[in-house]
Amino acid sequence: MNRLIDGKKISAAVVEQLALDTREFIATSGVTPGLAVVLVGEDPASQVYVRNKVKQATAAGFNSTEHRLSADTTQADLNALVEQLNNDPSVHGILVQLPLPAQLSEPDIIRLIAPHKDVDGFHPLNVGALASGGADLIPCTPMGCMIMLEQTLGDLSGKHAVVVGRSNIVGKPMAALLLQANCTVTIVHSRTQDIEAICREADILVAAVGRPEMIKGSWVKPGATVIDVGINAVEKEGKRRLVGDVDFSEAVDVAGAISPVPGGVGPMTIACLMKNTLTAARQQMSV
Ligand SMILES: Nc1nc(=O)c2c([nH]1)NC[C@@H]1CN(c3ccc(C(=O)N[C@@H](CCC(=O)O)C(=O)O)cc3)C=[N+]21
Repeated sequence: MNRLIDGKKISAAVVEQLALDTREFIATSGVTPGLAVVLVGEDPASQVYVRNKVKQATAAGFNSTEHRLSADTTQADLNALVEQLNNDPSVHGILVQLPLPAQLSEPDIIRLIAPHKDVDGFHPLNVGALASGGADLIPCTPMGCMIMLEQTLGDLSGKHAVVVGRSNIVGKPMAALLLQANCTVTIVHSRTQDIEAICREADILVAAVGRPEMIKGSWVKPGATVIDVGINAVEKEGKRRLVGDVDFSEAVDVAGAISPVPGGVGPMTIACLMKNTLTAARQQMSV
């Protein structure tokens, strides 16, 4: 029997618990967690994510502010905004929506965000902490995938996990978390030889490549748990549709459990951003 890993449902439970924890935190500290989301440019998909993030932050009981800058913003202007947010005690979490327009440096802006306000977990200090096993702020998408996997499988110890993709925002931190959970971890990527055969050995298959429906049913070991991180907008029958990196219609008949797109990893990512915001607020109030 096949199980759908319902990210919408699991994320709703995470946010519900978080709202309770937040209420308690506010009662004891007298401080409301604050999240600042920075959006440069007018990409319509980014606007949807940002709106969802602000909506969820409000549902969790946070203050949230949205900072919109025009597509031709200079590095100096963006730096000044980030520094202002770094110095604002009512802001506990800062998220700069990526990707940025070409004239802006992503590494520079990621390094400028105060590490203790870095709710994406992208600052080198947080990346290093994750690699050595003691991070407080963990990248939201991999954290969401781990919650889904633990709810589906319980203990992950000894399982062979294959991560498809090696990005700094998903593939690499995902592999670090799976290793921490005692999986045997393989990362495959565009230069990997015989990627299909390696995928077919996975007890846990995490697809994070950004290529629509690249992973076919024949790449999945029968009974494997499949987490689809891809969110790709494609035209299907003349309509705009979201599809994952996994060919869901094929993989659903082979996998033991699989997360859909939409309604899988996406909502979990936002829920984990909220978890990180509360974590950041807790840290800042205990100092
Ligand atoms: N600094 C930074 N941090 C991010 O976490 C970040 C980012 N930049 N840039 C863009 C990506 C993308 N991202 C998504 C989050 C939720 C959904 C989501 O909830 N998707 C819904 C569908 C939404 C729809 O219908 O369009 C779903 O999958 O069910 C999607 C995409 C976060 N990102």
